[in-house]
Amino acid sequence: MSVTGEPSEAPPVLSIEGLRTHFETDRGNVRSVDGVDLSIRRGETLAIVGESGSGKSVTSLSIMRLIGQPGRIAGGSMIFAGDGGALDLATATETQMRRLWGNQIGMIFQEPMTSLNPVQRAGDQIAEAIMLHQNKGRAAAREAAVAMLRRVGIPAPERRARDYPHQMSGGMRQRVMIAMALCCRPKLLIADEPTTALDVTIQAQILKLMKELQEEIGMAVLFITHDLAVVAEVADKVAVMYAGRIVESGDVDTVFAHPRHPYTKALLESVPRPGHGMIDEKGRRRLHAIQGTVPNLLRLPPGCSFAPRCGYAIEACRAGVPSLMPTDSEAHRARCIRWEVV
Ligand SMILES: Nc1ncnc2c1ncn2[C@@H]1O[C@H](COP(=O)(O)OP(=O)(O)OP(=O)(O)O)[C@@H](O)[C@H]1O
Repeated sequence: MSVTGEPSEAPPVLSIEGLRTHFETDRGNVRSVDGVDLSIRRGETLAIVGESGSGKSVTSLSIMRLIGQPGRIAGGSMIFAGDGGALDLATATETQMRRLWGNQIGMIFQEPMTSLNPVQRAGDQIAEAIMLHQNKGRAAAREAAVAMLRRVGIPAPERRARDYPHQMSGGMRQRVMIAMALCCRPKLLIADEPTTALDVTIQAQILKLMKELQEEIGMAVLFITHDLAVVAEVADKVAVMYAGRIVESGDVDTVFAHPRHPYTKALLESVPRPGHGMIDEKGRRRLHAIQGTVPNLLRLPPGCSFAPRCGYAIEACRAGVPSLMPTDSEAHRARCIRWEVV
């Protein structure tokens, strides 16, 4: 259920259908995102998970329309239910996007310095965003910025507001970036590996803080990560990506308890857990790595992209790309013709 207890039939804040993002390179057309469908409702957290190169970041950059040359959105729609009505982000103009960035759509990244200005004091950066989007005067915006820094757990926020980002620790900078992303109470927050670079204690604090703020604001969150433990901690729903496509989606609890795609199953088995083959007979720690490697997007195998690495694959798997079909329920989907035996 969503954290705000919103009825599940509430219209999605973001609804993506058939998103395709391609990069035209010297070596050919790289289909980094190849027909992605997903939707997120108010108060809900959807995690996109997958190995490096599966297309997670390209999906989030496409939503924000930050795909640069030689990339382009080659197809699909991304309907955002914003304050000014529904807007298709796939075809929105730059002026329309500018009104959304940092206002109705907030973003946080793994590396805070990608969104913080190194030569501007932390408090001023937040105050400026508030002045720009919320029609507040300088003094009121400054006050709101300090309140936001306090809210994200920065000690002595009046003093820290005058610091430059480089004077802060990694965890503090991450908090400033969250304060910046949330100061305008966005409808949608896109968080791309926001805690990957932090140590586990700080990571836990930041995730808890994000959850509290989400409950307060009721925003929808798209969380990008390769870390299944983080998914279990923060997300209501999960979409597993492989080679530019979603291969499994559904409620986190259902998908993690009964994965129906062999790739999801293999990912879950690669996480060390007590009692799940973590320690071998000689008492050594053992990790199950998934056999084989992620396919080259320029030379995808015929049919199911995972078939060459899959212990369940049969001849029919190589005949055509399976659809993302319903499995045990309509909401739990897998792109696998053999889901019943997985
Ligand atoms: N500018 C580009 N030119 C060509 N190919 C690109 C470009 N940017 C991304 N790609 C390709 O798109 C694919 C998906 O990349 P993406 O960054 O979305 O993966 P990811 O799942 O986010 O991985 P990571 O966790 O490593 O960030 C990769 O194969 C990558 O090589």
